[in-house]
Amino acid sequence: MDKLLIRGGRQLAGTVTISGAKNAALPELCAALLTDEPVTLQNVPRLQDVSTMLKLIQNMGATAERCSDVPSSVILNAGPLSSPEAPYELVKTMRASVLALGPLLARFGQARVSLPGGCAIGSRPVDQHIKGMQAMGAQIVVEHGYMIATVPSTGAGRGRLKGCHITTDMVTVTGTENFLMAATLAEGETILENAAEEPEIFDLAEMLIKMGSKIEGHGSRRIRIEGVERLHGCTHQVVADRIEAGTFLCAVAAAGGDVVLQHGRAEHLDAVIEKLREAGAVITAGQGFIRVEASGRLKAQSFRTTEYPGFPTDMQAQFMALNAISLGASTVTETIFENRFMHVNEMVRLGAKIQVDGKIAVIEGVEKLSGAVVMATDLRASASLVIAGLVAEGETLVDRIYHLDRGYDQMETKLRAIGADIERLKA
Ligand SMILES: CC(=O)N[C@H]1[C@@H](OP(=O)(O)OP(=O)(O)OC[C@H]2O[C@@H](n3ccc(=O)[nH]c3=O)[C@H](O)[C@@H]2O)O[C@H](CO)[C@@H](O)[C@@H]1O
Ligand SMILES: C=C(OP(=O)(O)O)C(=O)O
Repeated sequence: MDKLLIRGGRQLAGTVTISGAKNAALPELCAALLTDEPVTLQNVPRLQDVSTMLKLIQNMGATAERCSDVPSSVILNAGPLSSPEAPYELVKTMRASVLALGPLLARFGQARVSLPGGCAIGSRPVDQHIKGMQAMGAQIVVEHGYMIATVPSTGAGRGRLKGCHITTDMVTVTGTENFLMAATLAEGETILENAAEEPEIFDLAEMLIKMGSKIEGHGSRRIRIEGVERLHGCTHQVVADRIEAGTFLCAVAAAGGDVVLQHGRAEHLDAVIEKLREAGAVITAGQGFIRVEASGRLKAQSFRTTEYPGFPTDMQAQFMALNAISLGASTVTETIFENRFMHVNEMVRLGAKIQVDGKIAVIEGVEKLSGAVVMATDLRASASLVIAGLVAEGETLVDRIYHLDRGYDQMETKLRAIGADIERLKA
């Protein structure tokens, strides 16, 4: 297993180019299953999760390859599929595989998708996905760890989903994406109430519209979709990764320096940027860039995670690393996932003072952290330990960075380019 070795204490300066968003690229790769025409996705980040999704799609009999001359572009062609199935071996490493369910059911009237199982940050059930597809007319049984779904056919050919009203019990990001994709080819109108408003959903809807879908209201809590008979191919550019950008903002705020994030979309990071400004970082932004300047210890900030446009749970750990070395005490409340404080014990090993009581972590900022060996437990926990390592005195070794590689595009290369002393130790 690869590890990251960080020698802390360097300020960061220069320019970082933000990649396409993992959480937009994954549903958009699945959206290519909705058509038998070629789809080109541009600005696809180089991540383990993307490689897994490409394998999943290839495994169904579709072609899905990176362009040899433009490696950030992927061309997909999902003509007739040999098996509309997402097997456990691939699903177990990436929860987003559940996003195959909606497109497969909509286009082929059948799907066999492994249940994703639990995950380090919480139990993450998919009951809402199942209920929503059933409301659209799918019959779903869960057997041997698989969701086996079919749409009964009323005549010759595939069964077609039927538009309906779906109101989910909670706001669910991939749930909204699954229903959105399924509804594009359903018969009649679908209304999604309590829909997620994340920029990645807006981006997916824009791609689906390019493919011929009729969608209104994306980016709001109520989305209306008028189903069409078929969709066609398109070319679409994946939106910039707001969580990658937010991670670099926290890294600079913690380590100090002056960095420009090219392609960063400040309008997608309002809640995080507001907190960083209150902490004392100077943040300026314009069309396609965000600049962050920081020096000395910032002021600790309390926050609670909520759905977009609130403070993202995917930024909680990274901001906590900043709070750990800021002036004063803060509380961080995690409301989305029940077990997303696993970075705390590792930060404590670096000298942070943090106590957890249920959903709330209380952090007392310390003047300095000291390097140690720490273990990454999940994707954003890994990023938070990298940030802590950048400010800790001496050497920090972050183990199990395969979690980091799931969702960050060459993080250590980007950090090295702005002055961090960080290297990957190959297994
Ligand atoms: C690939 C992707 O885009 N992943 C993101 C997505 O995950 P994901 O879409 O899995 O997260 P959800 O928005 O669905 O989860 C929100 C909450 O609803 C619960 N829930 C969800 C569905 C369901 O059927 N039943 C249920 O109980 C979850 O356990 C969680 O407590 O949104 C999360 C919340 O912003 C982010 O942290 C993830 O990075
Ligand atoms: C939790 C995350 O991703 P996933 O839903 O793919 O596990 C994340 O991106 O922080």
